[in-house]
Amino acid sequence: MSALLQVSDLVVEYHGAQVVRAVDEVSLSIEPGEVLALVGESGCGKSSLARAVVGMEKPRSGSVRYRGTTVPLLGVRRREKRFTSIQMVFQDPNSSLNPRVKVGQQISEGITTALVRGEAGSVPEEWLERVGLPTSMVGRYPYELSGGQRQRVAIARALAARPDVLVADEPISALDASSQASVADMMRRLALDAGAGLLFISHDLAIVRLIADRTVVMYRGRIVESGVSERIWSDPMHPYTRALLSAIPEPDGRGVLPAAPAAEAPLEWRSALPHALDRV
Ligand SMILES: Nc1ncnc2c1ncn2[C@@H]1O[C@H](COP(=O)(O)OP(=O)(O)OP(=O)(O)O)[C@@H](O)[C@H]1O
Repeated sequence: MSALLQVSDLVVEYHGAQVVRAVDEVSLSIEPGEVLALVGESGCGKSSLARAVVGMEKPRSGSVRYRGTTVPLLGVRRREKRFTSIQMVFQDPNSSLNPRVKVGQQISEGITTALVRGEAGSVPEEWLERVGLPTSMVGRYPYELSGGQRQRVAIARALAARPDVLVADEPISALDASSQASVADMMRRLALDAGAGLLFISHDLAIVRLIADRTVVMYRGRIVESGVSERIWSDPMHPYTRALLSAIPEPDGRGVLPAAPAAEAPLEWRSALPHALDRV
């Protein structure tokens, strides 16, 4: 049986003055009801991979298959109408929402998408409640909301479409720190209740640990480590993973791992550490 989502030997390149290989022969899979986290520092290729997964970026080579079928390459608007089984939440909620359309109507578009695919419908107010927003927001425009509220609406809209796969690219960065963990957990619960797979992209390893079944660690376009999240947390094998983990502060100000890995890491990984520290 084929996986819900199968990425095989994926290569994404940008051809400008120089060729940038953003994703370098990456393979991963997601099963129904699974949360897979993709972590790595800024610029390692997470968003390029996400865009290729939803068909917004043409791979140089390799493949992305949804239930065994190649994901079509479509622009954002066409994809919203023609390929709705995979939904995406962007880091910037303004990329997901139409500024000229009221919140309730945008969530209704997601609900209609679900109905067209024969999935159960609901009302926008119900989705607003699920993402922790007052139902009175149905009549508001996105510009009347805070950045965090807009992101919750974007999440509600994506989930209302009842996707089989939800790709969330840094979905909680726009939220205030106090609600990041609860919104991440809510996404996990809502996606899994629907039997969907969730690809959760984040640089926040503490939250990833809370919600992801498996974690993939990416560095300079390549996967350097992957496995069950708890194992990656307790027994990271790759120096880069150790560098990322050691940069997570504990409440008492110490790193999570008592022995900082920087000294034992090869030079290449040591040079990555300052960037890792920037991001966590
Ligand atoms: N449209 C583009 N044209 C040229 N280069 C690009 C383009 N988009 C991304 N890149 C380059 O590809 C590499 C990977 O970028 P990408 O945005 O995928 O990384 P990321 O891990 O998502 O970073 P961040 O966490 O900051 O969003 C970077 O070197 C980036 O500069």
